[in-house]
Amino acid sequence: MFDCGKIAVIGGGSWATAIAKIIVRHTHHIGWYMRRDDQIADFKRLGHNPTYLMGVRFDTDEIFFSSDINKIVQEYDTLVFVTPSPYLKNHLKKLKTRIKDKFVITAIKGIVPDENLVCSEYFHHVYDVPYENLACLGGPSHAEEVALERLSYLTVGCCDQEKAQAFTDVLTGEYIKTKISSDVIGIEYASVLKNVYAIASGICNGLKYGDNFQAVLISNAVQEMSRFLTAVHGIERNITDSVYLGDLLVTGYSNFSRNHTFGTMIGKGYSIKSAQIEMEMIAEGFFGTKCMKEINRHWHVNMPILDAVYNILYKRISPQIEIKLLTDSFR
Ligand SMILES: NC(=O)C1=CN([C@@H]2O[C@H](COP(=O)(O)OP(=O)(O)OC[C@H]3O[C@@H](n4cnc5c(N)ncnc54)[C@H](OP(=O)(O)O)[C@@H]3O)[C@@H](O)[C@H]2O)C=CC1
Ligand SMILES: O=C(CO)COP(=O)(O)O
Repeated sequence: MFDCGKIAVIGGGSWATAIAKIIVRHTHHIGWYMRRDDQIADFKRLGHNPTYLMGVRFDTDEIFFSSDINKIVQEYDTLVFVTPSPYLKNHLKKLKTRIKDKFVITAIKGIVPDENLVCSEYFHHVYDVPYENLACLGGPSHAEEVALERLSYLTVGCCDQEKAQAFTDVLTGEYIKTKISSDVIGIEYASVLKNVYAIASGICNGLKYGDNFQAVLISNAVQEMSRFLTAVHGIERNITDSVYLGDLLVTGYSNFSRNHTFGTMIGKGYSIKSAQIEMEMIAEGFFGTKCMKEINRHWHVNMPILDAVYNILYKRISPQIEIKLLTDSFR
């Protein structure tokens, strides 16, 4: 039976904090890499993350903090990466330690910029981590709700089902239910695309389209997601599973959604810069839109919603015009 061994969390934001809370309850010890020493010092003094999910209290005696990624990678067997995708490469650049023998789990819902690879592929191609040592964590899971211990369903994707099961055993608890899947690439792409569609939904919200239209938008979004997943990784999957459709719905509709909030501001006429400043947190879909557009240049999948969001965010075409064109293309 596979054992995850000592587990470390890489990243200091809200999802990293929620995941750390879930894991440490089970293991009573975690390693935790955060980029800033002052953040670590404040965390130890206050007993909670000073910036994100401040209501989640930790017994800091159960945590080995370090701002040195090499120390964490050397000491821990399972590494859960939860940095926003635009910063992943910078953190990894500091690595002097091999990670190919580690169990690497990515909870990042983004594409590695410039490389245009989902994170598991990046770890495989650049760091030689074999696919059986790579997993992803998906599912509808706002960090804020996990922090409040509201019932949430997560999915661990890994081609080695024993390893996936071992990590789900670590996560499963009173308010976390988990299942396993072998569709790592499909889950990772779906997790990126749902952010793009949540921005679309937010833009429409900002433009005062109503619930009737939002339902049509999300119906078209799931069809678009399905077309893309079938093209890039055509295995049998049920797109209505919570890790695909469920995550799209929560990001598309929830008040906690960063991507939806960001899109709403764009629809209301904010500039991208001012929307990003106002957010204070990362809207992954902004970066995901550009990467997915570039990736789809290779696949040529019909993706009108992705195209519309790209045109609004990167070509500065008016949201009114783009969304009107999109509405004409829907059935
Ligand atoms: N939040 C959620 O509910 C969920 C998030 N995810 C995914 O988790 C990943 C992390 O997102 P999330 O936790 O929400 O992020 P947050 O917005 O909560 O936190 C952002 C993190 O990025 C760091 N950061 C900011 N600027 C830089 C920089 N220039 N260089 C390096 N690091 C920087 C911040 O560090 P500092 O504080 O030091 O600035 C902080 O640790 C994303 O891929 C997201 O899609 C997945 C599921 C749920
Ligand atoms: O991935 C997430 C929920 O599953 C979080 O992203 P949003 O904050 O945009 O919803």
